[in-house]
Amino acid sequence: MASMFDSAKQVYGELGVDVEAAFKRLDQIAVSLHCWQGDDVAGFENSGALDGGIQVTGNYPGRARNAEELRSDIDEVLSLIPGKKRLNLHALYAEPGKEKVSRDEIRPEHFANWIAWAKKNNVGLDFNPSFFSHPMMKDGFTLSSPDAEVRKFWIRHGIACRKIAEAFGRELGDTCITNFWVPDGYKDIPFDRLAPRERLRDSLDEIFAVEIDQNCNRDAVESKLFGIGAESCTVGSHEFYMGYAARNKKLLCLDAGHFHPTEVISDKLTSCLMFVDEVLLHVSRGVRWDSDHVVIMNEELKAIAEEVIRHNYDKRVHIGLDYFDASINRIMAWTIGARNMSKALLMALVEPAKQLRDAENSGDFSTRLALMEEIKTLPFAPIWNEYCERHNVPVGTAWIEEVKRYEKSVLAKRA
Ligand SMILES: C[C@H](O)[C@H](O)[C@@H](O)C(=O)CO
Ligand SMILES: [Mn+2]
Repeated sequence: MASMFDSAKQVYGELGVDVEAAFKRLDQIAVSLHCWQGDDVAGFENSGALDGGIQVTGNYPGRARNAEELRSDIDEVLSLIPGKKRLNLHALYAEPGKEKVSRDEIRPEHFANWIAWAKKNNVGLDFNPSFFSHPMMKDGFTLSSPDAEVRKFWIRHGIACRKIAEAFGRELGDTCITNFWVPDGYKDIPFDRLAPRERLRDSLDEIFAVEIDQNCNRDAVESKLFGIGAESCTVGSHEFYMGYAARNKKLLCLDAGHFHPTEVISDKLTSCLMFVDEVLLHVSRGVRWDSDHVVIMNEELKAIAEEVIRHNYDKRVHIGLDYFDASINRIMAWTIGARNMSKALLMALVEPAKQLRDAENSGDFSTRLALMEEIKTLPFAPIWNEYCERHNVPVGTAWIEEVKRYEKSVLAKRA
C-alpha cells in the first residue's frame, strides 16, 4: 500500500510539482532563530529594564536566566525544527565573565561561548547592536541624540558590534548579517523631523566607514513605524532606511510588524529588491500596538514565503525571526513560529508554479483564482511530515509532548 507521503507526492506530481526538488531547495534556505525569545529580551548585562519602545508581556515560568540556560533552550528548539538554521544574537547577550564591560567596549572574546556553541551545532551566527535598555539612551535617543557624547558612545557600540560580527563570520566561515535597529523617536509631535534624521545618517555613516571584511559580515538597517513612547515620530522610518540602504549598498531589513496594520512586507519585497541587492526579513506578527506576536500560519506568512520562492530570492533574502511572548511556554512560542516559517517555505515550494504563471500570462484569471483556491486543500500535511521525518525532528504534533517533557524536567526547576 502506498504511504500517505507517496500518495500526496503523486497528487502534487500530477500538477507538475517535484516534491524531492522542493525538499532539496528548502534544505539550502536558512532560518535565523532570534535568541531573545528565550529570556524576554533581557540579556546578561543587567543594565536596566527593557525599553526602546518594545515590551514583553506575560510571566510564564521558566525564563532562561543565564547563557547556559538560554543555550540549552535553543538546543531544545533546534531539535524540533527541520532544515537549515542560524542563530541571531543581540549585543546584550555578551558574556564578559567577571569583568564589567561597557557596551561600547565589547569584543569578540565576550562571545567566545556563543562561537563555540555555533561551531558545535554547525549553525551560522547573525548579530545586532543593542541600542536600548541602557542608561546612555538619553530621553529615548541614541545615534540621533542632540548630545554629541551620547552619539559618540553609540557610534563606538556600532563599530564594536561590526567587529564582533566580522569575527563570527571569520571563525565560522559563514557570513554574519548584522542588523541595525535604532529605536530613537518622539512621543509627541516634533517641530523638526530633519535634524535627528541628519544626525542618524551621519552616525551610521561613521559606523559604516570602518572597513569590515564583506565576506565575514554584511550590514542591514531596520525601520519602524512607531514604538511605545515614540508614537509621533520614529527617526529611522521606512523611507529613511529605504533611501539609506539603496544609496549605501546596505541590506534593507523589513520587519513584518513595523508597518501600518494594513501594509504587508510581502508586497514590498519585489519593489525593494529592484533597488537594494539584499533584504533581511524579520518575520513577526503585528497585533494592534504590538509588533512582535508569535508567527502563525496566516496569509501574510504564506505570502512572504511565496514571494521569496516565486522570484528565486533564496540568496538575496535572509530570513530571520523576531517575536517574543512571555505569556506562554517560551520554547513553544519559539517552535511554533520557527516551524511555521519552514512550513510556509515548503508550501510555497510545492505550488504548481508553472500552471499559475501560465494562467496569469494567458490572461486566464479565473483559472488562476480557481487553482489558488484548490491548492489550499491539497494533501500538504504528509509532505511536511515527511520533511520533518527526514530531518529527524518530531512529526505532526509530537513536538508538543517533547516540549512538555522539557518543561517538566528543565524549565519547572528554574525558580
Ligand atoms: C529585539 C528587537 O525586537 C529587535 O532588535 C528589532 O528588530 C525590533 O524589531 C524592534 O521592534
Ligand atoms: Mn525586528
